[in-house]
Amino acid sequence: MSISVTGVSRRFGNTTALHPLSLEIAKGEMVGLLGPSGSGKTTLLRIIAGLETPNSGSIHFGDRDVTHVHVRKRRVGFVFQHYALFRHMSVFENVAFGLRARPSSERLSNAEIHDRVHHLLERVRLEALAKRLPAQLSGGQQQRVALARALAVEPEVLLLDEPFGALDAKVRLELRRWLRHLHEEFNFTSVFVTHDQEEALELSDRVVVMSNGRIEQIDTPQTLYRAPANRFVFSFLGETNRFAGEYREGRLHRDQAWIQLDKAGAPTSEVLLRPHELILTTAPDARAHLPVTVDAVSPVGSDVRIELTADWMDTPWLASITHHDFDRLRPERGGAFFVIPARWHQFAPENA
Ligand SMILES: Nc1ncnc2c1ncn2[C@@H]1O[C@H](COP(=O)(O)OP(=O)(O)OP(=O)(O)O)[C@@H](O)[C@H]1O
Repeated sequence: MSISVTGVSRRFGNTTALHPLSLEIAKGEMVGLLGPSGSGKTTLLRIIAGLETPNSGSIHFGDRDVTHVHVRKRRVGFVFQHYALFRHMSVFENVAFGLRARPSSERLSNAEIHDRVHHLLERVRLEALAKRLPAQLSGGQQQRVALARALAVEPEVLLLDEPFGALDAKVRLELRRWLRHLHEEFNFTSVFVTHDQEEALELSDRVVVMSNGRIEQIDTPQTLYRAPANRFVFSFLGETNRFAGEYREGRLHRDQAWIQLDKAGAPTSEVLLRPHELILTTAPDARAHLPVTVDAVSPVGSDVRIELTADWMDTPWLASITHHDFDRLRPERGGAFFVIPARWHQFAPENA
């Protein structure tokens, strides 16, 4: 089921939660709504769900105009951050609930309900826990029940609001992979809200980046990361180092520090750099003169993260180098190095 959002806006008193915006979601697509707190993600999701009415615009599911259709008649499945499982019902009964609540003309037989619920519980690897009550499950298990319950009624659209927000990092990662698999198996169209960049980039076919009630960019994770539309998207999608200075003949200067920019490029007073785009060296070269001091070293994970300070910086920089380079350079707190930018990014001031 495709979803079309056309010219949708929403105000709450004096607050404009959504400026008029449009969005096309293809059948079977998984789309993440990503943005800082207050950017309008939940409002947009709730309008798609039918839990909130827009002040203008329309929502279509396929050819069907659902703008004024009640939430119960939209055939959407929901999963929210705070598992709304029925506490007095077993896992099995929670998943079966939507099937039993159907009007009698559409209701499945007990045997059919039994089969479907067991199939779903098997898919979420909770079959052994079918008789337990929600209170006897971990948070991650409860959220898997919530997903199974949402999928039991075979919704064409699944909407998720920060579904893994309350879980610890490792469980989140597991559930993400698992949601992706279910999505491929059941082929529903899904929209989920998150403020976690990694989650959005890992799960989504396309990501909608929002700020202040507007859509900043809609693209595949790869395009978003490689070709951000503006400074906001670039900064929001990952850690950012900033070099601000005065442009003179192809170079950006700040005190004794400078970066050589493309001579053919537009003059700018600011460039942004990702941590993995910084090369740490013991001597400057023709590309840059950026003396730095090591402030902290964290050799945890696949790369080594190094905090750098210098008088010419507004805020400390973060470099991310390979363990191989770390072993070669042996940077320690207080050590003096130079940074060479392998790449940098500049954005037009109107996008700042
Ligand atoms: N029921 C409401 N009454 C008044 N203002 C609201 C209401 N719901 C949302 N807002 C306002 O609308 C704006 C967008 O809120 P929304 O919840 O959609 O943002 P969000 O991006 O989902 O944020 P978060 O990540 O914090 O949930 C905010 O300024 C919020 O305060």
